Amino acid sequence: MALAGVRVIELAGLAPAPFCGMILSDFGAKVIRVDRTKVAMAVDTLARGKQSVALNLKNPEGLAVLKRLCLQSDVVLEPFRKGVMEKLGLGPEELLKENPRLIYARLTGYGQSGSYAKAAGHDINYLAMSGLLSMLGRSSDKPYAPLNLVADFAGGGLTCALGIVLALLERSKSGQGQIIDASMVEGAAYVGSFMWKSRSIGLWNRPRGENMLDSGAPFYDTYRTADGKYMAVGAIEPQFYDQFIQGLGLDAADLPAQMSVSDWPQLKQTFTREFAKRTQAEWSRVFDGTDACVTPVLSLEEVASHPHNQERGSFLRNTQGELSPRPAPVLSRAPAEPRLSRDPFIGEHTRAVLREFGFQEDQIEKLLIGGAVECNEAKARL
Ligand SMILES: C[C@H](CCC[C@H](C)C(=O)SCCNC(=O)CCNC(=O)[C@H](O)C(C)(C)COP(=O)(O)OP(=O)(O)OC[C@H]1O[C@@H](n2cnc3c(N)ncnc32)[C@H](O)[C@@H]1OP(=O)(O)O)[C@H]1CC[C@H]2[C@@H]3[C@H](O)C[C@@H]4C[C@H](O)CC[C@]4(C)[C@H]3C[C@H](O)[C@]12C
Repeated sequence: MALAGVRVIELAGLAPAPFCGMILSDFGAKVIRVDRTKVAMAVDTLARGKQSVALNLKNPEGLAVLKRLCLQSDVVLEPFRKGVMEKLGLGPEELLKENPRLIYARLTGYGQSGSYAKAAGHDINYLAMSGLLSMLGRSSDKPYAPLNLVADFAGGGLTCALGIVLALLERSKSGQGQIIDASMVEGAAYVGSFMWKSRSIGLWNRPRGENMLDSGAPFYDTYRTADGKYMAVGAIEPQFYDQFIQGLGLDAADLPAQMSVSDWPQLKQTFTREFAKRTQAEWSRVFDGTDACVTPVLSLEEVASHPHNQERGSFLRNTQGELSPRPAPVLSRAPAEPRLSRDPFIGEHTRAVLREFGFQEDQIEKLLIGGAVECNEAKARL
């Protein structure tokens, strides 16, 4: 796998950093998640392939353990508010001084500088600050965040993983580590570059929800079918639009021109009426095998069994029977090999990891007794 041999210390966080860690793990890195002690249940549902060590960072011995793990690793991934790691004495200056090859990734909402740097926030706040949220939503409705996909995951976890891979690549030439300042505001904005840069061609001249790609256009929207399901239409180019109109059983000569914006509301009504006449399965049979760019809106229960996804094996089931997307993209020689075993219990690998990092048995026992670390091997064996 592409990242085999890379050792990552991931400080447990909420959503973006766990996703970043899971990407690295899926592609072969050894990812050790540092959890708190005395926690009943992990909130990291993106823990595929990770190991868990439970350390009490408010205990000097626990802190020393973390420092040792970081100094013997390639990457540290931290999801805390600016200044937390420095307060613990584990800021990048300290660690890079002792391990100059270390890649120190800091995944935050607002970045390491600026007046918001220390403020709490979540995806919706970062999305708002990126400018993108103002663009999202239906006509005459308030801005609407598409789950926490854009800032937390695309602009946060994924962008941070890119930064880490770039830094690893650069290190293979320079021998030097570096600090990654991954701000979800900036990551989200960057993911939105197309929106920014396509303003010059007038793609976003109209109010929210009234442009071609934000559900304003009748040929780029979803439609309800007779069985209460939906079809997605993305028939932008004229040759594909023609096939779409044909599939609906309409005659283009009876309709206004595709790009006549003032006629879009009327066209939407026509398409809405037509789609309501058949079920989703019936419409899928009409459009499958054409270039009309019309597809069923599949539920999470339906995606894995759709023939196309099934043929490619796009979703995988772990040993617990849970279904999830397989890692993307697919590399031809060194593809991801996601683990199918269950997620780790908190502290399941404390002892094994400490041994691997050179701690002696008597030292481990002392750390356990002193409450600096916690071990849950027994729970894992039940
Ligand atoms: C599913 C829900 C998640 C939703 C995601 C949401 C939409 C997001 O947008 S996530 C993105 C959040 N933002 C960031 O990550 C940006 C960077 N980080 C921050 O800005 C902050 O960390 C923060 C704002 C997110 C949190 O601030 P906080 O003040 O809490 O923390 P920090 O200032 O960073 O400091 C951390 C302190 O902790 C100390 N620490 C760290 N590790 C250790 C350790 N090992 N030992 C000791 N101490 C440690 C560190 O030293 C700092 O200390 P100081 O302050 O003294 O410096 C989920 C959201 C909530 C979940 C639910 C909830 O948890 C309750 C239940 C729990 C149960 O177990 C499971 C069910 C829950 C209902 C649970 C369910 C879901 O998981 C959630 C709903």
